[in-house]
Amino acid sequence: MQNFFVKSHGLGNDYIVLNQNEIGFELNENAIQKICDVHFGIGSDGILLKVPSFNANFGLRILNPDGSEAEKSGNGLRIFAKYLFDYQFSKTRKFTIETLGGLVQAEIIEEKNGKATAVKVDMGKAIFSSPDIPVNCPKEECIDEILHLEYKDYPVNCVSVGNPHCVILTDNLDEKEVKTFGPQIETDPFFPNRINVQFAKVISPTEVAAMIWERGAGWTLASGSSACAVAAVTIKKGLVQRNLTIKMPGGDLKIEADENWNMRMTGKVSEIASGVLSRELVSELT
Ligand SMILES: N[C@@H](CCC[C@H](N)C(=O)O)C(=O)O
Repeated sequence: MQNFFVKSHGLGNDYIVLNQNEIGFELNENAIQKICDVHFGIGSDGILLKVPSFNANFGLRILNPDGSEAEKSGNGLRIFAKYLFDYQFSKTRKFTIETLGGLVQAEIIEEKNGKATAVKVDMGKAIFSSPDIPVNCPKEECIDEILHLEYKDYPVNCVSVGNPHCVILTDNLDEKEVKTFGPQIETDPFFPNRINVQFAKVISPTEVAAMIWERGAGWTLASGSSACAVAAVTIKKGLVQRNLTIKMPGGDLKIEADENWNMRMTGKVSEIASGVLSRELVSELT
């Protein structure tokens, strides 16, 4: 169906799924910004575009609401896997998805009336090497390095799980602090491709609470790749076990990391709505 969309969320992190074969307009920066705008479009934390892949069962492009493109998204991958299963693009529960940030394996682990309700994703490896994240850090790994902002310094821990992340450990999670300093950290020249920012508080050896400022999206209720990043950093620092729960304002994600830093994420996913973009909206996009 022309211009068919599905809107879903993973723990309140919401995405609109579109199929490149079904859209009758160019999904450029202006179109992405408008569709993701809650007043002028549908409103979402980003767009997931189904594209062909030669290397995996399916291909996925992940577009942030500011029009930029992300390499990976954990909630986005679970939402996309649900879409592929629910709308019968995949007849099997296990399949591979190619993203800009690498190839992942997804598995539908719970379903109700033929609709996926929980998905497990093998997210790939956590990478700590500074040039690969990338971060302009003089050390090979950017762990406990001081980031100097205009009015504040933060010890930061950087990691890539396909997309770049900066984890700040704190004893006091404060939404106002995340919203004030998140945008400054995201765009600091220390991070050549900008960065996703997490403030994280270790609660116990199996639980970490986190608040997130996403690159290209801002404050979100949850983020799957951020949860993997928080897990990777807190495991590396010996603060938690390799199997843990990351608690975010929108809900919890289970994360596992093996000895080689392969990250696995498991969590819920729900559809909100489906429909067709109106002719009026599409005419404003082109
Ligand atoms: N919400 C996502 C992350 C989306 C991409 C991010 N904004 C970026 O630019 O890297 C998740 O669940 O991982």
